[in-house]
Amino acid sequence: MNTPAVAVRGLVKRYGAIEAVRGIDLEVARGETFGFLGPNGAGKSTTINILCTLVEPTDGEAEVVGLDVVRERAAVRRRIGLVFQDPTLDAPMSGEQNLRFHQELYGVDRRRAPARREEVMRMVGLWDRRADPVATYSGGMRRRLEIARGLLHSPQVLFLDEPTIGLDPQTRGTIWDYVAELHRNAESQEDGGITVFVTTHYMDEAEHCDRIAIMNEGRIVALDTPDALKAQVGADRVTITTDDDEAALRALRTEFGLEGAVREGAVSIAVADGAGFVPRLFDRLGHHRVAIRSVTVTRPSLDDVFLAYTGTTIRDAEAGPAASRGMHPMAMRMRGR
Ligand SMILES: Nc1ncnc2c1ncn2[C@@H]1O[C@H](COP(=O)(O)OP(=O)(O)OP(=O)(O)O)[C@@H](O)[C@H]1O
Repeated sequence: MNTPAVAVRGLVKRYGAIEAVRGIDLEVARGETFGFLGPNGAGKSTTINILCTLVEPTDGEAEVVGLDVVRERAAVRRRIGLVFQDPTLDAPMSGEQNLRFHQELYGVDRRRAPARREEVMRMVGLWDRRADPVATYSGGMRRRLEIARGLLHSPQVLFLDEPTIGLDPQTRGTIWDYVAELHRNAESQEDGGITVFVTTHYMDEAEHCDRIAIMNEGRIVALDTPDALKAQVGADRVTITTDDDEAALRALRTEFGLEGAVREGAVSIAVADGAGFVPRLFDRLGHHRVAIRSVTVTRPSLDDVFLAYTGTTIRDAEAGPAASRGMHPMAMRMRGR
């Protein structure tokens, strides 16, 4: 049995009167791509900084690949890679020089160093540009170089704090392609492979994660796979256009005991499993001679999940607390815990 990539128990961090992290528990398996979401000030960066040994916890325990982040700090550092929000590349130096500098800093075996540089630069598609100064790189290329640098010493856990912030959608996609590739490689490895622990403000990106934790006001308020989280917040919505909406509503009531609603010329019904419901719907409405002209099934999105658990949309959360909406009942419940 592999030790988990990350194990956190009762973790607390206080800055004076501010309790940034209020007792969280968390376990991330080897090879997992784990997403960390939450509004500004939720405590995500503080948690990541503790895991990376950059900040000491006030209370509780945190281990990375079985090593204590306080007592075995140096050993943890050798096994992790970091890509943080603030760029730390040396712009006048070439891409490859930046990586060489990092290898010297970390005492990477000199004989293996050039081959490893080539390997990681090829992986992020920068080998052809290796001799150019970083100053000539685009924002996306710089981020890719930072990811390459984070991978240089073959870490077991890669921490990415908002790796795609400020990048255009296409470049964001490319960065996630690399993360997916790391994930695929991880699956074929005996020790479970590299674990990716990533924070993001983009809900579409959170979909790439095996599991997601949503943090709010220092606590983890939800933790599961994207699909399970979506299933928790609500039903699928099936919307049909028919040749007789009133007859459709009556049929829904008598056949399924469901109350539909007519909105914008279509009948809308909330059901647990939309895709499974559609064939039965066609069958039963056919019996009532109601013709269905079109059907759409909408599943709850991760935006809905975020709103349900934090009382704010991710966009409002980015704009600041003043823009927050009223608290959703589920968020109220979670807060009361
Ligand atoms: N060094 C520090 N000194 C004092 N307070 C701090 C410090 N670092 C963080 N905090 C406070 O702790 C709380 C959590 O901050 P943190 O940066 O962990 O949140 P976050 O979820 O990462 O937010 P963001 O999405 O904005 O990065 C905030 O209230 C913040 O002001």
